[in-house]
Amino acid sequence: MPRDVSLELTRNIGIMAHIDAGKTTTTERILFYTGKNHKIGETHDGSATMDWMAQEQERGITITSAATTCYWKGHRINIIDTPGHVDFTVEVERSLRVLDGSVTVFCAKGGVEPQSETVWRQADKYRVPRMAYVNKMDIMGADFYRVLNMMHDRLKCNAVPIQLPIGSETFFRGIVDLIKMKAEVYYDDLGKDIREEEIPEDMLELAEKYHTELIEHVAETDEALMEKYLEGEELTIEEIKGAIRKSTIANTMVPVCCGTSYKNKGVQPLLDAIVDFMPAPVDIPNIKGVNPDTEEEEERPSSDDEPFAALAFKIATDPYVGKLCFFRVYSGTVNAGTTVYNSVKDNNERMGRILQMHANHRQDIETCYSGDIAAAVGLKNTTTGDTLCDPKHPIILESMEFPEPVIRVAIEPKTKAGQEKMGIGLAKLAEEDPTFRTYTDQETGQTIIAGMGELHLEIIVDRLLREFKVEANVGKPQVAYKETIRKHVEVDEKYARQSGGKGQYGHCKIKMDPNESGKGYEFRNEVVGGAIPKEYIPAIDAGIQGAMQAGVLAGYPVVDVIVTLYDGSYHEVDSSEMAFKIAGSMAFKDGMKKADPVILEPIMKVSVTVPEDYMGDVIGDLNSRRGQIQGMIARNGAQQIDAFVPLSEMFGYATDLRSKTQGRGQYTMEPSHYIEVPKSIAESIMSARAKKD
Ligand SMILES: Nc1nc2c(ncn2[C@@H]2O[C@H](COP(=O)(O)OP(=O)(O)OP(=O)(O)O)[C@@H](O)[C@H]2O)c(=O)[nH]1
Repeated sequence: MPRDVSLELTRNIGIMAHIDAGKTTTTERILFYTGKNHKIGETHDGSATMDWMAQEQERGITITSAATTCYWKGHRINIIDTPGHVDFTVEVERSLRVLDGSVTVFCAKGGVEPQSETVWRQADKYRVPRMAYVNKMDIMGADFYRVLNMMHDRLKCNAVPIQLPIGSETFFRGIVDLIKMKAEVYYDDLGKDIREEEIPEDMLELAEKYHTELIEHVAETDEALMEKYLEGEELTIEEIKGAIRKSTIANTMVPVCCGTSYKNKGVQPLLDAIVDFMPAPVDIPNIKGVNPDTEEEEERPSSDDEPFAALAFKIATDPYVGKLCFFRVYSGTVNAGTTVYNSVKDNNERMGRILQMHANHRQDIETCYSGDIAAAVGLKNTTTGDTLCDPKHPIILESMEFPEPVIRVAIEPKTKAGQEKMGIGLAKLAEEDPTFRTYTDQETGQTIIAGMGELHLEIIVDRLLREFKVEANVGKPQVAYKETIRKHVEVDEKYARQSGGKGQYGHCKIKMDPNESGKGYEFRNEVVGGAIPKEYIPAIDAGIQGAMQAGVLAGYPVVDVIVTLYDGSYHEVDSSEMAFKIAGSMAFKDGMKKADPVILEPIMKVSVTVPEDYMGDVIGDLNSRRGQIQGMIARNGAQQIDAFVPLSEMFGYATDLRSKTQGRGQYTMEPSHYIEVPKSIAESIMSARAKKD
């Protein structure tokens, strides 16, 4: 089957925003107007097609991102709908990694919310070209120009309107197209009767002003256009569009559109802007990677003629087909039924079927082409972040980074029979979600689940019940502390046992050094001359990793350590993998005790919005929670206070804030980083753990 749309006409976009800004509603409308859906789904009555999981429909929020494909004016648009709640930040992160451009949705009243700033910065990190859509132009207090100013002030981006709203709130009835300098007015409720008209008299001056601004910006991008402009010649629509496209892709401009998805106005012009200004896979820089055989850097151009390389960016458990692996093809093509090489796991896997996803519906396809997004059935060992490629041309593509979980709870099945099912369920859920972990607390023997926030874990427990039929009791949420070391040490560890017959012998010498914060564990092997035979080295590494599950201070997982194995010895008869594993584990534990170990705690970025009158109280309270105020800004007649506060001090904050502000304060929080806990607190953490034993 040949490709139906060329690479140049393909768009991979994400829709991201603050919670409740209207991403899901906007995506629904896009599916409606592009002809995929015959009925408009609403998120609030649970019939939205993108929010297909039961919990999503009940809660009216998006939890997992769903990929879908639609067509507009000869273009193929792959869309990923992403959730706005910070607990699901991983969904935003992984879609940013595989998408080429994003539409950021803002609420016309709330504008740039703290969460919009977060997703904006995430998109900055991946240098994703963006456009903006100011939604909810129909609601009370909608103000397009204020949102524009907020984008300049808060996001420091070059937001340039390509449309202006005609009217606002209940009088919103269409847009002025600042490129064509025409009005597009809606005459029915379904948004199908759109008429092109002259710009209303009372908006002419404003439209001229913004048109000139747009043209000046466009002229600056290109010398030939600048000359034409300075000589007073009119630029053609094609020239203007071409220049906007160039600037958007270069990340020097953010075109801004507006509308109300709910009232079906402004969605078709938004689709036009997506195909006009968002990049095609060939417009973005080639993806980089490393050849695992030569360890040399390689680039893969976006083309069907190159060897196949794709990034697995999401694993989902599907009730009908089992494990689904979403992947983005960067180069080459892949056919259903072929064997691909997972270069990260170093094994071959067969792509049984390839599915094109439309929310929860799916269609089997034979071939997936370069630049496309699809889901594979049959990949058993692939996890998020792995590269799938042509076995003859192996490459490991740049992957993505996932934050460490900050919150943990103990979980226990209600019945004994549930124990095994719970283990299977949790393992499957962990496979889907790299920010969710499950493990046994070595100190207490309890099963622990850890994630990015209380809501995140609540959803996990809920899914355990619905999808795996396991009823579970959970304990009180607790902070997921970590442990690390602060100084360099060297350890010489010998494990030797002789008890009749064959003995046990493993001997290793390691150096331990603190790693950069957030870099995790690194193992380096510098053994030369066969002091330790090659086959025992992975066993030492495994022993160390086992020991890292529980630190020496309070049994919390150890992070950010570099271990260098530099020497050791072995015994012809008595050495075994087991003996070296034990030696590695003992070496690490001994070393950690001497390496100035410390406990780390997660720090949250907290934004509280309160009316002026309560500011003093709220700041005082944040200070008493060991908070560090980072700044204050006025927003919509209230004050937004930004602070860093340890997570351990934030439990129960919702209730406290409500009573301190008589229900008028609001806050959001998200994990920011880990730092060392103060001495006194470290002591109480250690004694609390000691009591449990
Ligand atoms: N009046 C009005 N309401 C809207 C508009 N767009 C969305 N809404 C409503 O706002 C609420 C949130 O919309 P969603 O589309 O679920 O928002 P979201 O950004 O996807 O939210 P999450 O998935 O939870 O992150 C719903 O009740 C929508 O019906 C709009 O243009 N006008």
